[in-house]
Amino acid sequence: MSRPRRSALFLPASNPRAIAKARGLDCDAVILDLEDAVAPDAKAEARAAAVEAVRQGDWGHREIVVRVNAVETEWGATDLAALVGSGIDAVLLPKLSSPDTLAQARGALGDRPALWAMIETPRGVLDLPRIVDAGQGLAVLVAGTNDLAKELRCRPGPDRTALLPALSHIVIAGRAAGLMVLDGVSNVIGDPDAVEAECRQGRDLGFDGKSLIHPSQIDPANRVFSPDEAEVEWARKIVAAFEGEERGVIRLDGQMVERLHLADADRVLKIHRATRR
Ligand SMILES: CC(C)(COP(=O)(O)OP(=O)(O)OC[C@H]1O[C@@H](n2cnc3c(N)ncnc32)[C@H](O)[C@@H]1OP(=O)(O)O)[C@@H](O)C(=O)NCCC(=O)NCCSC(=O)C[C@H](O)C(=O)O
Ligand SMILES: [Mg+2]
Repeated sequence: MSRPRRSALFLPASNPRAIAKARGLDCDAVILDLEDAVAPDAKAEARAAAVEAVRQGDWGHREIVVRVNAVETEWGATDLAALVGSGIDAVLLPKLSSPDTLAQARGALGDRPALWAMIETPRGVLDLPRIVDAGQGLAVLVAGTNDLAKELRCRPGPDRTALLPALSHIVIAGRAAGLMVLDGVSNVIGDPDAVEAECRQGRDLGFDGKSLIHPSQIDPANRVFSPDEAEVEWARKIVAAFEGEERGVIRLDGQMVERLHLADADRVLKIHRATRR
């Protein structure tokens, strides 16, 4: 398993207070945004601040990612050029709609860093099979639920019913290619129960974690996307039951358990070990 990505916190790279705050927050990834959270006349300043924040380091266990402006925009090429050799863990490409854009970004960046892609346009959703098969160091898909709702002209509401087909499609495509998949943001601040409910929905759809916009959303995301005590105990039981066992299927606590469950138990225990801090 790659590193845990239960909580990926966006912040505008133009906000120095948020950058300072993020160094002390318990999120798994920090995404310095140069795109929609930054006004056009602050783009150059935000770009310079992001590069400086990466250079200064002190990010601890947190993965450090920069969301650039779309390659097709007037800022895209300059953003990518500024990040060459910067030492960031990944570049997040917004509104990714074609594998050609992945290749273009890779060409501009060289061998590193990894690429993450926001799937938030109808074309991006439809072309997911070609996008995930393109390689280019693509490691993570992130659902862009605000842009998707806008483009589809749908009304997701609190239960996000209108977005479920697209969200599931993102999970299916990501899993088919062995990528990690992160759910879109919740715009709700100050209602941890609502955020936790949305995290649970995302986890149950198959997402590995959630993208976030406020520090108060980190705890619910970390809690929901970590295996709970009962899951860890059950996983340990399965691993113990298969030790020295030659059969492919056994009966355990009144349930049928197969080796596919053993593989999943191994995954659960790996996440548990990686997220104990
Ligand atoms: C939404 C906000 C503008 C709210 O800001 P504010 O009202 O100032 O929040 P608070 O007063 O509650 O803040 C308390 C302290 O926490 C810090 N803070 C707030 N947000 C963050 C953050 N994201 N990261 C780090 N620190 C944060 C404040 O600075 C306060 O600190 P201090 O004063 O020292 O106590 C704001 O939360 C915000 O800007 N959020 C991120 C917005 C963003 O990045 N948006 C872009 C990504 S979302 C998106 O585009 C999704 C996708 O593309 C799609 O289409 O769906
Ligand atoms: Mg978006």
